[in-house]
Amino acid sequence: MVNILPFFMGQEGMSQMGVGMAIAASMVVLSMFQQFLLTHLRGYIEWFIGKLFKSMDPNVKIRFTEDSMDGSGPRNHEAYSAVETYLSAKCAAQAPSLKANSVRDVRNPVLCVDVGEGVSDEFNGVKVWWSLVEEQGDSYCVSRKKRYYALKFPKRKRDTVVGEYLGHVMDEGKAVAARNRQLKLYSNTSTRDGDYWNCIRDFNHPAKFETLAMEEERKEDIIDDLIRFSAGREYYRRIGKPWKRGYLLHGPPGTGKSTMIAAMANLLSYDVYDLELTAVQSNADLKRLMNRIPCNSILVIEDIDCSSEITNQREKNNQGDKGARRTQEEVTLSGLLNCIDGLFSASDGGILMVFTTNHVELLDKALLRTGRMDKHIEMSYCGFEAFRILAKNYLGIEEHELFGRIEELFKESRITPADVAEELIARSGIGEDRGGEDCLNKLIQVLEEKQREEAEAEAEAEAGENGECK
Ligand SMILES: Nc1ncnc2c1ncn2[C@@H]1O[C@H](COP(=O)(O)OP(=O)(O)OP(=O)(O)O)[C@@H](O)[C@H]1O
Ligand SMILES: [Mg+2]
Repeated sequence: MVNILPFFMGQEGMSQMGVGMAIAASMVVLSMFQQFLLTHLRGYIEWFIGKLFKSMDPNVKIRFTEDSMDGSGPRNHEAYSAVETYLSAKCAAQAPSLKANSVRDVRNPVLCVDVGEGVSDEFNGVKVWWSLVEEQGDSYCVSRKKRYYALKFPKRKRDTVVGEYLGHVMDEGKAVAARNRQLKLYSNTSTRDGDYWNCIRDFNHPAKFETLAMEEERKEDIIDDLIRFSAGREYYRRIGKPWKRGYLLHGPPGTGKSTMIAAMANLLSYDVYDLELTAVQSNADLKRLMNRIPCNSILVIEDIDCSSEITNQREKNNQGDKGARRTQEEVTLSGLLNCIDGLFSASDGGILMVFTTNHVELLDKALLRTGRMDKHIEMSYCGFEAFRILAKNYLGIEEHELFGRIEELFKESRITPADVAEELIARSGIGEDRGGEDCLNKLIQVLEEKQREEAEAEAEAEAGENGECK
């Protein structure tokens, strides 16, 4: 291509234009350099100043981010949740502004510190400070805000905080979450494709050990045993046994066996797996069901003496009772025993098995032995101590002049806690409230009547025996 510019501008114009272009070019280069310095050098200077300040700061900060966008995976969220739950127990009394989060499968809303707010905590004499911080998302996702809990503590206490306090926060947070969890009730369902667990509903039974009518000493013993079991992860691991424990509750109807199971579930915050043995189609199905019970659960088999014909099956088989022999397709006692023995739980929670019966004498010895049924609890007729608990629950009465007479009557007559409760509740209902004293008088009448009936029955039996002798 021919250059025609010198023809129009002449040589002088050309040299002036060259100078101008050089100045313009150098200005562009200069401004680019300035830009470069501003962006890179400034960032570096800011980073350097930040570092300098940080090294002079006497505190250390640790972040617990809400999601795992930083690549640390789901465990990071677990830590964030544990911190949130731990703080929810701490902050209600402290933080001036709270937010209530409704969380799935959690009974009560979780109270958390609000963004920008903070709470202090103390552990082994070390004071730490927690705050919830919200930041704008990164350049890829500006609309998404990042949240994190910031923990600030003195640098010189790093060992205590990192070595002990953080573990305490995680454990306590998880324990609070477990306690707050909405419990569920499951039952087994049988289909053409096999048996499976079905979530029937939320488990909201109000029973508690405090309101269970039973001698205080026995109650304490059971609570102790349950708590030791639920906290026994290390123990079971050390002794090399699967983390499971079997309870047998036996006694007449209406003595509180089912009520105690509900109290156990509430105490431990365990879900309830209510196994209806008669609905299970085969040993294989039973095994499948048992293997699907997650840890931190109670497996319940109520009225085991009525649950198919497995009750005393071994003995019957030994005696050659053909009627007791089962076909391969049905649940057998040995099938059940194998399932109990093979029930292994995960390492982060135990499985409690609770069997109930009205007729312990009918049960096969193999089922009752330790390792399968570790603890046998007799639920019996109402004694005076148990009555006092019911009177307190139902009537709010702890002492009364009629208690002396009632105590005497309890020594001589057999009445279930369910029957006593019925007497007390029927008269303390709204609308027909006749006062506690009327209830106690009515109970005395019922007990006297029972005593008379029992005396008559005894006399009749005696007369019968004498007649036979003659
Ligand atoms: N020990 C108890 N403490 C408090 N309440 C009790 C007790 N026993 C029975 N009750 C009351 O009686 C009702 C029936 O009790 P529950 O169903 O627990 O008896 P059960 O022993 O399981 O009877 P069954 O053998 O017929 O299944 C309960 O709803 C509860 O109100
Ligand atoms: Mg029951």
